[in-house]
Amino acid sequence: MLPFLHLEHVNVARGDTVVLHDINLSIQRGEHLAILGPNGCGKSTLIKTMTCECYPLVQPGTRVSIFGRERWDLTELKKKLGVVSAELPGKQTRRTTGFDAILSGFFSSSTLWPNLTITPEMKDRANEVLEQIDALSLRNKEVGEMSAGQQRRIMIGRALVGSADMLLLDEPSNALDLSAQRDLRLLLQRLACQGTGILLITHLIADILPEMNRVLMMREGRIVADGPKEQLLTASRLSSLFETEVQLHQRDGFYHAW
Ligand SMILES: Nc1ncnc2c1ncn2[C@@H]1O[C@H](COP(=O)(O)OP(=O)(O)OP(=O)(O)O)[C@@H](O)[C@H]1O
Repeated sequence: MLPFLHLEHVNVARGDTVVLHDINLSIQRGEHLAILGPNGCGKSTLIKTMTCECYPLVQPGTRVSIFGRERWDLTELKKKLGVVSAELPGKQTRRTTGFDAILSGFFSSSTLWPNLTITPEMKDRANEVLEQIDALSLRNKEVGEMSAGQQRRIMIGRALVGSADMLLLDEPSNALDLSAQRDLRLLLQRLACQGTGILLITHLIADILPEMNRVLMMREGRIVADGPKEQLLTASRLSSLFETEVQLHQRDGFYHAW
């Protein structure tokens, strides 16, 4: 597999504080992996480093390579990376229809601004994505009038429309009810099986798909474990990561923690 990401000795600051310390990480294109760790340990900052929203401190030995390149035009990079979080890209997104919100993914914009040129090919692709994510019924509905689960589905479509090589999902099941969580899992599972790489940050262990065979654990800005899910997803590992007693149960390839 070709590399998606290669980080060597990466330190990242937010404000005046260094929040990621000596990160060494390689991820292949098409890989499926989950990142776990307590609140504030640096998971989102790590994703923002991958999307070049946060920059590593310039230090000897530091190396960042994304899709084999050390320098990127941000607009170009955003087309290759589909980022989905629990928040909408901007407040204008709420007044945008499902179809236009998906189209806006071509421009990494929060809505379809009037100056943007939409080609017939883009519309064809957006229709294809609407179908792929089972969201044809949301085509003409404004995002602000959708449920959280429907919004998340459209945001995944928006992330996929530019034929992203990797989906980066930051707590995508936040605020979703049980049925919407299940729908999201099924959608992600389908995408994973179709070959889309998925990197998932989550606090919900049940979000970790059977297709994800690699788990990364973070604490206080460091990667403290990186390896096969079967080895790392254990009650004792999770108890020590979250400093609380965790029980773990496995069923049909999914894990459930409480
Ligand atoms: N915009 C910001 N300005 C300054 N510090 C920030 C900013 N965003 C995050 N931080 C700090 O960076 C550290 C890592 O935060 P980050 O959001 O990456 O953690 P996280 O693991 O994603 O947390 P959570 O699980 O709560 O979402 C935290 O100490 C946080 O307070």
